[in-house]
Amino acid sequence: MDHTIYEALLVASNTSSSPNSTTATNPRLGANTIELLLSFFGLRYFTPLVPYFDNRTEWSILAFICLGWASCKALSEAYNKLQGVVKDYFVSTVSIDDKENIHRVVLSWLESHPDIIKSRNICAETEAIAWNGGASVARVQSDGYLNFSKQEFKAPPKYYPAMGSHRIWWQGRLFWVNCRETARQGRSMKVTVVRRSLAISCLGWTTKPIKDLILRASEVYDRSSYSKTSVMKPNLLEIDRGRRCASNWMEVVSRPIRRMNTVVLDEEQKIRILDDMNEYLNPKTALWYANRGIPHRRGYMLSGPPGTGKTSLAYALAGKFGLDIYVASLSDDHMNDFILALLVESLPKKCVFLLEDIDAVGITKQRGESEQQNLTPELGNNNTKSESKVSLSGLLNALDGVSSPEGHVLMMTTNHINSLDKALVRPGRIDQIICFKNASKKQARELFSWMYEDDYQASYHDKDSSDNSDNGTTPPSTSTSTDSDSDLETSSREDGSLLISRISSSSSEATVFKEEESSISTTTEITSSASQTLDVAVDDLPRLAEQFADKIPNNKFSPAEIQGFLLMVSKIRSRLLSPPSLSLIRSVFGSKSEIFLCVPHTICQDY
Ligand SMILES: Nc1ncnc2c1ncn2[C@@H]1O[C@H](COP(=O)(O)OP(=O)(O)OP(=O)(O)O)[C@@H](O)[C@H]1O
Repeated sequence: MDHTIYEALLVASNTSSSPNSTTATNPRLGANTIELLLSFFGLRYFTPLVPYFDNRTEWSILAFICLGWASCKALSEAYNKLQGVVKDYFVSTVSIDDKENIHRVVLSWLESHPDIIKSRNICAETEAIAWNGGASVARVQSDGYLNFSKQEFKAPPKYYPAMGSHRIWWQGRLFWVNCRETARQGRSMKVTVVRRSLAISCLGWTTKPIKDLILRASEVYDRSSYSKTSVMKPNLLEIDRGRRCASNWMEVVSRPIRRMNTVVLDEEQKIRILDDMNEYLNPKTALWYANRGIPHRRGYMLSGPPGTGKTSLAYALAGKFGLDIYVASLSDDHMNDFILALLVESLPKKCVFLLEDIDAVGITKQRGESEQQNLTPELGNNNTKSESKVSLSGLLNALDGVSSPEGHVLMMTTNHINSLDKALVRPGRIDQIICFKNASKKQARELFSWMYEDDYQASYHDKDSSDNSDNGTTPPSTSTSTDSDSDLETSSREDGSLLISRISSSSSEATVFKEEESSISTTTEITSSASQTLDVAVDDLPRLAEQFADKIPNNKFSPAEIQGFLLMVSKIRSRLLSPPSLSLIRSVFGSKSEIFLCVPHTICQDY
């Protein structure tokens, strides 16, 4: 086009410099002008017709251009109209907003669809979480230590469809998947809310094929995530020249379910909360609440000293009821009343919403006190981190205001329940307070037992017990999890006790590139220490646990401290002897456990 314009200008300048020249005497003038105008109007395809207009009058040239432009407009209008008609009458569409859980489900199904894999317009994402399906990739160095340098580049990336339109074939039918992103200005004008959505279309007068596709995606997702708990965190996006916003939630990890028996807590308390949640989550309960005009909400306050299992219980309960867990912290730098309300509003119907350490921020003040300063919706300013930008009234409104959703389970954790405002813990907001204490002897025994149970024996027992005690809340076992019975080998030991060991495990195997002296790596496989069978007869464990618990003073150490100690001992055990001997464990627990607990950080030096 530049060339054409240049030529036209040249001709025009020549023309103007010779006053005697006319269009008739310079036939290229008309042609060049037409070319210029055609380019200007985006009608370059008509330039081959230009010679036809040589020696014609400017009027006919102008008429031609107008005609061309009008016909193009008409064609494009007709095309749009036709497209609209086809869309309205012959195409069915289902749109899915990223607010909905199904968005994640369909997106994850699309990720593995062959047409998306082959697509020329996809996004890549690094996935380097060891338990998240992929094996961790490490090097064994010449001195025997593992090296995870640049493991994210070795782990295969995850691909998902990029923004725009994609075509996929499924069950002999063509579908169009349109990934869209819309941004809207938030109420505070400092926040831009980004929404992503999927629109799936297909030819036909019914959405049934699309519904079938979504159902299929759900089945696949259910099978792959049945034994996992998705952990969701606020999605903080850096957009709009450095301003941040929380538009939604994003899955940060899908981790193996934490089993209830791995949280040592008073059995009665455990059963009370399990029964209460089971009743609350029952669909009939929701109807009962609705009929009486009572908001269908349930709140639990988990209170106790640090390291006593509050967060662990929340995760275990989420796993038990097959719910995803949405974790937010009020002390987050970018959290304020508006963002909190936005996050709560976009919670799905059934989930666990965990607000951690609510006493750790300025929310403990009585209502009215210093609220004014908390109300400032400024983002990214330099306020001290410990001072929350969420006000108490903002928190209360978000939790049970008129627009707050219902059906989810709210859990809040605190180390200092007495310092909380009464309004926050009043019945209706908090329905049960679960108090955690430091470990009793009984809890120390339980901790010991599950810590030294072989991993797979534990999952075997848990599977048994969950099958018996799930009250029908657990879906039928369609799981493809690695806990499958076929992976377990049960054998009788010579002394008559039972030894259960794992014979293979894809999930716990780490692919290791052995670093040779020549720096050339060769691939070998190691089994992680977690899957090594402890050389302790199952029958011996209760007795050892009893001995261990005898050494632990009641309510002195938190379960976290005891767990830390036991982990230290495991480390020493695996370093000193291979395989670990029963006598070593006996000698460690029999003589030094109390000393170790008092000075846990010196354990390694002792050995
Ligand atoms: N009651 C318990 N049963 C089993 N493990 C526990 C228990 N309490 C603590 N632990 C272990 O200690 C660690 C810390 O536990 P957790 O985060 O649940 O404690 P917390 O009470 O939430 O602590 P904080 O108040 O500091 O957040 C975890 O690894 C967990 O496995």
